[in-house]
Amino acid sequence: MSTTLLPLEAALPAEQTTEQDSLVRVRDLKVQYTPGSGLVLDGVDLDLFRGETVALLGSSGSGKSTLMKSLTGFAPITSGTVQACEFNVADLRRGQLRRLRSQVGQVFQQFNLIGRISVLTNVLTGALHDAGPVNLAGSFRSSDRRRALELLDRVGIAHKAADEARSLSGGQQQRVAIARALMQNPRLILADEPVASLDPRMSRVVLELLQSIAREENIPVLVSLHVLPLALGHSDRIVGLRHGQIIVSGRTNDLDAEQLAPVYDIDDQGEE
Ligand SMILES: Nc1ncnc2c1ncn2[C@@H]1O[C@H](COP(=O)(O)OP(=O)(O)OP(=O)(O)O)[C@@H](O)[C@H]1O
Repeated sequence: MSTTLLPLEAALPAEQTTEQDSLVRVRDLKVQYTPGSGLVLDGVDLDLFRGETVALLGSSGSGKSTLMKSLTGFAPITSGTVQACEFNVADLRRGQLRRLRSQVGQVFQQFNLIGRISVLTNVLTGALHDAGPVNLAGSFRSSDRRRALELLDRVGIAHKAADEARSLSGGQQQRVAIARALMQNPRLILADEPVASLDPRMSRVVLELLQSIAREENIPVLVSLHVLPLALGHSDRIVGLRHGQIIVSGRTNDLDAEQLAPVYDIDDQGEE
């Protein structure tokens, strides 16, 4: 099996190589969910820099979600270090974990909206991330409402603000979820297979939106994807996982489908 690992300096524009720009720094991360079971992540190194979109590729079970979860303390850090938004994730107590998570916008395959409330209120819940239990029928500050409307405008669906979230198409719901994540003023966005339920056209719309947000907000976006052409078309860097190890890593412009093929090769269990 061939591997393609470009040195990090070669994989980044010169202005992005300083440590202070790194919002996420993972070193030799090993994750094992239960004692005696195999390693789900086995010696992973990862840096995420401001303004860049990094596509995380890998077959089902390769460890993509686990790597994302480890950045916010939702996966056990068996050994190695994970730093995110200046937090040392393995050492965090509950209150600090909540603070970290309030700084990380998350986007999921299934959108995770509250279907029976309005699109606008769904976006407003992003402002409550650190607020503890809340009554959604309660009033929001008018400045928050203005901001939520601006964000809906930014993702192209301000005209749906008053509609129930469940009445929207999948692509529209994912854009609401992105607006909700932006409502947190995130320092980092993690998008776990955000287009897996969308058609090809809407997948491109959503990925273009995420990439433009990364640039305009100057924050890193880590997005896991299954479709190679989408990763090649909508990322600045690509990281390919296989059986919990990074086997390909480099600038998207320097990679092609052939170099990325080992990420999806048929494995010995014949899973892919
Ligand atoms: N909470 C858990 N407890 C035990 N094992 C887990 C847990 N979560 C994930 N795993 C295992 O870890 C491995 C990697 O799973 P993970 O969800 O990270 O992969 P993935 O690359 O995101 O897959 P997919 O593309 O299917 O979402 C799998 O073998 C999975 O069964």
